[in-house]
Amino acid sequence: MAPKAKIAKACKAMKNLGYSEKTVRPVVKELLELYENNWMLIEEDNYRVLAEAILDREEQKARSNELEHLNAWSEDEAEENEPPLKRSKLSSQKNQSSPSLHAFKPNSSNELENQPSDEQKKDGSTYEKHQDKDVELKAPYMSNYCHGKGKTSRSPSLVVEEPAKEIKLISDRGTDESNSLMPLGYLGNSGDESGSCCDFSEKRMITYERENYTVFGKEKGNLHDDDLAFEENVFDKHRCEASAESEPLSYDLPGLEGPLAVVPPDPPRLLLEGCSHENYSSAKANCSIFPEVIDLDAEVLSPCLLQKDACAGEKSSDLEGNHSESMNYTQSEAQEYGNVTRDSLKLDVASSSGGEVKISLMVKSALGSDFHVPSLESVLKQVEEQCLKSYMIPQTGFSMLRLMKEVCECFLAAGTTSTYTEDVNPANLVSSLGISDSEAGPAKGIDHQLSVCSKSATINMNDTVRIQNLFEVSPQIPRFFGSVHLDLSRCRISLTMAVNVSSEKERSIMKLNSCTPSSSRMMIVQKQHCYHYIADITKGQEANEISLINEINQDRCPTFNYISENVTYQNADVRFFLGSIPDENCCPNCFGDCLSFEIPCNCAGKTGGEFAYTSGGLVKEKFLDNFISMNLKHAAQRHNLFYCQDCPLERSNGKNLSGKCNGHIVRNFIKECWYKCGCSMKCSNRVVQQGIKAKLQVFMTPEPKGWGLRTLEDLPKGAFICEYVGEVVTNRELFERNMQSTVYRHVFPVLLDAGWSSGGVLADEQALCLDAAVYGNVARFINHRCFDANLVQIPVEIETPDHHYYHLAFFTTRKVNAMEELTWDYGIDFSDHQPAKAFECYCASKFCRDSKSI
Ligand SMILES: C[S@@+](CC[C@H](N)C(=O)[O-])C[C@H]1O[C@@H](n2cnc3c(N)ncnc32)[C@H](O)[C@@H]1O
Repeated sequence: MAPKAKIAKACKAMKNLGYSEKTVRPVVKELLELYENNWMLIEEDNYRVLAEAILDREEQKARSNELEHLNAWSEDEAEENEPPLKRSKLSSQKNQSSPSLHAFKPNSSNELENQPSDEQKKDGSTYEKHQDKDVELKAPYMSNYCHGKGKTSRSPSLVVEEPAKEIKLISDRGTDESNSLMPLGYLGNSGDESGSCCDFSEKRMITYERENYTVFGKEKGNLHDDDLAFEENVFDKHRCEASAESEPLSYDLPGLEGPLAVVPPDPPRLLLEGCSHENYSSAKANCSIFPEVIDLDAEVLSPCLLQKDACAGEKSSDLEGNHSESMNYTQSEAQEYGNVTRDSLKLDVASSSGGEVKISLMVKSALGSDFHVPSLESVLKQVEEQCLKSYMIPQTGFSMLRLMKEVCECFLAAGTTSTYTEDVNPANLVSSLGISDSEAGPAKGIDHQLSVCSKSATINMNDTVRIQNLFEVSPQIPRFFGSVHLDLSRCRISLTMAVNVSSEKERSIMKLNSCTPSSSRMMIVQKQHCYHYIADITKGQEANEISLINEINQDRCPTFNYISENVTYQNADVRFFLGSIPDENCCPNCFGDCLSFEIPCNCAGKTGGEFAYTSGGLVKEKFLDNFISMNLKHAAQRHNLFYCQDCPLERSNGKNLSGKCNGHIVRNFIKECWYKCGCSMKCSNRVVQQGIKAKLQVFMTPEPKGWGLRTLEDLPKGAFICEYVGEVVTNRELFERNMQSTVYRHVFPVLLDAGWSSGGVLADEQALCLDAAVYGNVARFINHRCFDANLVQIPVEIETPDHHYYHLAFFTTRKVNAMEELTWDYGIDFSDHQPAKAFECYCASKFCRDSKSI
């Protein structure tokens, strides 16, 4: 491919992620230089490297803007406000490109920062080179320690108050869950050297922290790359020790400068941190820079609260004096938010090459001596109350767990949307998942699980224990891209609480209760999962696409030919002679909109002189209920049946070859003159003729029912879903087919039996059935449910009032929620008398008629 075409393709791919060509081109150019025109490296993994490079660049841009702003502040204001010692330091920093970058350097040299860590050296990724170009904008320290408006969030004096033993407690090591509970940059990939830009940053940070660790005389060997929390705290502690113990160190550690006195007591702190790992998606460092983070904050904790809190009480403890926002908030403002004063929020998003994605939210707190471990429920309740109070959220349906679930699902939706489609709106997706409607709980039919588990970890005297609250959003998520694919299919949020305990007494209590929080994290874990997906099984034959997905097992779409209208097989006689249609069944003279006539025309004769549909195309309740109760009666009491002498269905099944059959339902019909008939004896059921309008999806059911059909949107009662379409065959033909077939036919044949009641017993050549086994439409996937199915089958006249042949249409019996499986009652009695071979019923209805089924 010509380079131009390649560039155009890359731009197109990035457009899908929301990047304009203007943004993409220079990055492509840069990468081409870097890779010496090796396109393969750029194109790999669907332009992953390019996407990351763009993100990286955007981050840099945002950061430099931020830094400019901060520098301006530090020049204009900081000096005036700072004590002489600090002022002189700030003056000396003026020429540095980014004060915040140096905030955590162990000494004033740039050496460490500019030198890649061992990991980076091995890494060899684009980003190593890429970052080296703009090293001052890449420093991870900001992302980890400077929050809100670039604020350095850790006040040394704050940490000084923490006893050393607390610091150790934050280590995640020693528990089973260490990997899953790790902040995101640490997805158990310490041995993985193929990290990307953010990985790189993270490791730089770790390297740096190790340096600090060494500087302060601790054993490096005790630290692992994946022990961020531990290291951070160790680092904090030593920073603060340095600050507290040795004033001159503040020269070397400018970030540690700041008066010790103006620190609120025991403030729990939130750290906003962006870090990431390979396949990184949206790790962001600074909430003021990155809108995604702000958005998420807005959802979870409210940006204003975060930002204010992030700065609260730090006016004089500001480390660099270069974070202007922080100075806008006073202690009293901070107190406005109650006794929870936050320094920063830590939010990680990362994914591994194995397909795991984690988002973690960490809250740190220094605990008072009267602290007791609350139950997770009580915490959630309190947060809910707080949120309701603070943000005027309407009470209905609001819960923290729901909110977390929504974060989780939006994460999936946004990821799916941005990666694979241009036009799928996450909001739609979310709504199709049934979580954005007004109902309090998850929509019915969505397989959300909520499990709360308490993990009692082994407790060392210095360790933490976690209470973990998990829920999983199961993979009932419609897919928008095709074929067999690897994609995110599970999403799990865990809220983990681990508490630092300062006293022996508390620790003993914790031990007894098997729990001790020191930080809270919320994690979303997505696992990749192989599934089978077809975007449109109709191959364009229906107005809407109907997708098929199997996230349960390895079964693939059954082989059949999709048809949207019945086809007639060999002997089936469904020829219509207009002349044979009696006049009284039609209105040969009416034209225009029959529904507007004061006196309904003959077309409404069959439905008691009233049209069966509302003007919105729904079957009117009274008709619907009539059909429903008739079907119920049939299934329950076997009333209203027609008992044929020579039952084609039983014969087709190879049994009961003579004698009276077990009975078939006598059907009522909908004959409708639906808008503008002008029929001259060809009244049509236009609602049905217009075809499938609902958004449907074929899916593999988790029960042993095989495939099923579900709706992807909420449906009102009386809505037309689809026709049962298949081959119109005579009973004899069906019988012969069944005889020849060696395999069990999964598709239940439908007997078009209504004519029998009026015209007497038809010969095998005349009685008709619908067989959708080989040729059929989506209705062939609709499973059976005893009695309380959400669909009812109604025979509708379309071409002819000859009940020998009619169309079988499905309508909803009630409001159906998005993602609910659609079912109809096959009318099977599950006893041995059943004409067709009955299956073991897994309908799960409490009215299930199958005594064999549990
Ligand atoms: C019209 S097909 C429905 C689609 C079918 N599940 C499939 O995988 O193709 C009817 C067949 O589905 C299965 N089925 C339908 N409803 C069922 C139920 N409630 N319990 C168990 N199996 C069911 C039976 O095998 C039945 O013969």
